Amino acid sequence: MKDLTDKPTAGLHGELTVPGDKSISHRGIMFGAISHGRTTLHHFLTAEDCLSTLHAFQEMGVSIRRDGETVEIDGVGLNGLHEPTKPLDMGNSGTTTRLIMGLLAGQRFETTLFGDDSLSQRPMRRVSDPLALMGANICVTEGHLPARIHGQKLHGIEYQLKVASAQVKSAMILAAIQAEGPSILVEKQPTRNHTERMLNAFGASIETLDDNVTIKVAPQPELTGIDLTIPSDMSSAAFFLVAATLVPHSRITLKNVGMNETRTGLLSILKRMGGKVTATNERDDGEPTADLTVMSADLKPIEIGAEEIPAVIDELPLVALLAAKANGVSRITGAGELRVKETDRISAVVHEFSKLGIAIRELPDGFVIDGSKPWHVETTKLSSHGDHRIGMTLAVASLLVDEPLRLADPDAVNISYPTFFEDLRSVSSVKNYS
Ligand SMILES: O=C(O)C1=C[C@@H](OP(=O)(O)O)[C@@H](O)[C@H](O)C1
Ligand SMILES: C=C(OP(=O)(O)O)C(=O)O
Repeated sequence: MKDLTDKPTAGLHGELTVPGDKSISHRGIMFGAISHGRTTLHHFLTAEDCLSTLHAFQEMGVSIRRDGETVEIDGVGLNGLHEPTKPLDMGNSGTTTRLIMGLLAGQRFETTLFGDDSLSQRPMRRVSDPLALMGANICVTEGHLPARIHGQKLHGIEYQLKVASAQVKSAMILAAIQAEGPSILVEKQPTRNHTERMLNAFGASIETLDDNVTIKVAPQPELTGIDLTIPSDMSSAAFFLVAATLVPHSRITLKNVGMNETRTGLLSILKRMGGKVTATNERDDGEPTADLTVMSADLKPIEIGAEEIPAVIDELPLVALLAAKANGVSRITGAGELRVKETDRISAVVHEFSKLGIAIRELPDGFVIDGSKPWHVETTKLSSHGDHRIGMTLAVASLLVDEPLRLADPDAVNISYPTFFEDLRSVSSVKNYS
């Protein structure tokens, strides 16, 4: 149980570099491992999810050394992974599991994947079914982990994805680069494109057509290691973008945040709601980055539908918090995917926000929130539900009420942001800022 008793008296202030991007850190390890030569990752995210990926590739015989946030990988090439001597532990990480399934589907050995209780409840047929159409042989347990992957020769495919999911798309791409013949994948909606961009930087040939949903993958690329500085994670910066917007008299600058347009849905939403965020020092080192300065603002309510969801999927609990302070009724729909994350994030948000007396109503695929109604704390004991993003969203919410709150299962933040509470404290405690 953690006390959420820090209440900023004069707003949130300061400058912060949040940790490296989680999606890019996972992929940096994976693509470095299957390339030839050395890959060096700087500003790697040393959180539990990415360490699950790092350890899995060590188990498959790849030499990976980590010194703080710098990781060196001696790649073994697309055919150089070794059969692990024991089942691979995916921990809590959906990204590790689904991308590894696509990669190991085409290897010459057998692997078993397992995960923690939360991961073991998340759907895996969304990956194993389309991979089977390429010749993969993956046995999942009633649609879930544990999974047994019997590596096979794969063939190229033309396939329309059934879910808007970068994890499913990435699994298919990792299978497609090992296949005989080219593949064409068509997404329902554009989702984060780090796999495509990064694999091309390693030497692959993956083309996204102008419609932004058709992806052509050439097979059997010669991948070569790279030196990569990972941008700060927009999904981690998001907690501070929202906290500084909502806590009066705040001004925070977040340095070197990843600005890939498939990830910046929160910035568009904040802008429409009347938020004050400015981007400076914009650069592009493979992925676009910028420094973001955010100031407190009064917010208008918002309507968000399915087409906007992929670019803000992990930030939706925070969007609900913004809506809970906007001056009217907001409606978020088309977000059913939230029900199959680390927790059912729709139900967890509704449950926890109701403890704070927030006027929130659950929809099958989202929420309706009336931010014009004052909050009144009914229960001071909150819970992360073991979900990092729910825990951090509640810690931000705690800054907005006078009552001292407590958070059960606070260690969940270690999944994506181990220094979250220290960073929040560092911007809360700076006084007399001008
Ligand atoms: O590909 C990725 O790195 C991720 C994709 C998203 O999941 P889905 O593909 O299931 O939407 C996201 O929620 C997750 O945090 C990371
Ligand atoms: C859903 C998430 O991650 P994953 O699917 O990799 O567990 C997340 O980080 O919010």
